[in-house]
Amino acid sequence: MMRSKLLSLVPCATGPFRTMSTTTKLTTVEVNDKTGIATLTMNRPPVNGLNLDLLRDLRQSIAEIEGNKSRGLILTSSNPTIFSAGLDIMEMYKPDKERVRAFWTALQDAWLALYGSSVPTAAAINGHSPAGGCLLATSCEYRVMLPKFTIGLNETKLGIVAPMWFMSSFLSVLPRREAERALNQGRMFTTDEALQIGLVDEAAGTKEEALEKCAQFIGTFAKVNPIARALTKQQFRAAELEQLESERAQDLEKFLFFINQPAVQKGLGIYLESLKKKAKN
Ligand SMILES: CC/C=C\CCC/C=C/C(=O)SCCNC(=O)CCNC(=O)[C@H](O)C(C)(C)COP(=O)(O)OP(=O)(O)OC[C@H]1O[C@@H](n2cnc3c(N)ncnc32)[C@H](O)[C@@H]1OP(=O)(O)O
Repeated sequence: MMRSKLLSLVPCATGPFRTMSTTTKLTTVEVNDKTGIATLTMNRPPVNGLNLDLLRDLRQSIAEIEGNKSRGLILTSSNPTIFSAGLDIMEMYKPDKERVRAFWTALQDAWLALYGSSVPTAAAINGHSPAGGCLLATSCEYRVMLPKFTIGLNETKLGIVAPMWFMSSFLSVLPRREAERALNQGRMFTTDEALQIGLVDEAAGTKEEALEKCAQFIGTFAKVNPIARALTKQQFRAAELEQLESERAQDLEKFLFFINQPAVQKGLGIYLESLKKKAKN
């Protein structure tokens, strides 16, 4: 079933391309009419915190890009210093019961859509990219990062545990030994360190250059049969996608149990307080 869904989404090898610019509340999709590549921009001030609404918009925009025959997807941010601050901690701190269920479900949906996307994907990381921001970037097939920012899965530093599918994205980029150590340490990598270890593929001086490098990566598939490419990508990613698909309900319950532990709530409260204090100074 996944196979036929994928085949119906495979981008056309030939034009004509549609020029398009669509804005949902928190994301914008712009398709370049020369290249046919869609740029998906996150725009949720102040830090692109991934809340319920942004996650739903992201998923909707990914579906739109797959449906409009774009040749590829570049994920970026409208904020000049932050790609995404990761999950909006306000969604997990003293949460409303129904909303937090919807929130985690929307995160699962967004990840399945991006990691499993049939079109080539690249992230132009134009700012800091901790935790959920790193999840988005590592769900893409290629990463270009601007200097002097940081990226990584820092969950253990917050006293929380990255779920298996966060690890899957990370492991699709880094060797297991490096990934395990970085996750256990909650390590944030500078752009230079990320480049050296292979967490990002290229560095760029400006956002425009990063977008151009992402477009060049997507251009490398120009002469590849799009159906063969999409099916090959899907085969590589099938095990991780199917694991979450088949364990969605358990994954949600695990998250709810974990997040509702008094010690976890206390830790999140302290972390939020430290962020707010830092913001004031
Ligand atoms: C079983 C599984 C259970 C659980 C799994 C959960 C997995 C979790 C994944 C996550 O993504 S958790 C989120 C992790 N994110 C972070 O740790 C990033 C925290 N933020 C920062 O480090 C910085 O804000 C920054 C992104 C580097 C940006 O720094 P800058 O100096 O530019 O901004 P400032 O720190 O002043 O922040 C402005 C404003 O935004 C609020 N903020 C920041 N990040 C978050 C966030 N992730 N969630 C909610 N709110 C956030 C910050 O408090 C400031 O608010 P204020 O203006 O009201 O004071």
